[in-house]
Amino acid sequence: MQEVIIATKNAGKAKEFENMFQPLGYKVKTLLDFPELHDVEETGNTFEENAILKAETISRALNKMVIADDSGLAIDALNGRPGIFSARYAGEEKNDEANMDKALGELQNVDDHERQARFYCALAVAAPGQETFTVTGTCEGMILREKRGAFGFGYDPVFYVIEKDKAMAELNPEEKAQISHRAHALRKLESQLPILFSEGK
Ligand SMILES: O=c1nc[nH]c2c1ncn2[C@H]1C[C@H](O)[C@@H](COP(=O)(O)OP(=O)(O)OP(=O)(O)O)O1
Ligand SMILES: [Mg+2]
Repeated sequence: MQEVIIATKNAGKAKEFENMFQPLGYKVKTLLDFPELHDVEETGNTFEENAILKAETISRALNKMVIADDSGLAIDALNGRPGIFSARYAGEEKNDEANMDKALGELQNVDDHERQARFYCALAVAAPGQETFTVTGTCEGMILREKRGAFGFGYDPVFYVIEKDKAMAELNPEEKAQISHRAHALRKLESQLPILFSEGK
């Protein structure tokens, strides 16, 4: 089975990529399989820039084709925050519960109909001697007033998916893989995978 390397240390993302790539016939490896590699500093100003930074750094270190995911939540009433700072919104230790609590607190006085938000995902593909490229996906929703559900990771318990009338964390992995920002981005990449691999990356 072909192996795809995803430059992430996030176990929630890793699981989703495994589930999404398996039916396509690819086995997923992540940075959790390469503990010797350091975290890449996310110094970019956009999801795309940070995805490129992660993909290119790890591709160079392994001399292989690597895909990286930079993603996050943009809340309209907070002028797009936490955005690219989603993982560290409540502090450097990247605590999902604290991140959600911070966002919920800031939205306490925001009306139900003004709680629009969307998840963004940028995927970058970097390979030795090739031009890096990105694809993106989004998922529209609203921020709930309290956490709901136990599936998923990150901000899923506070993100209401309109088309499903459920919190993202109430969707099982198969349901989330139909509608998520990550799934939408990956769909744009899917058809190119055989070509990328046949080019010997
Ligand atoms: O489907 C999602 N459902 C809920 N929350 C999500 C999702 N997708 C991204 N998120 C949140 C989690 C984290 O707060 C931030 C990603 O930050 P981001 O830097 O891309 O990932 P990370 O630092 O956890 O791992 P890594 O950089 O090693 O891939 O957005
Ligand atoms: Mg990160």
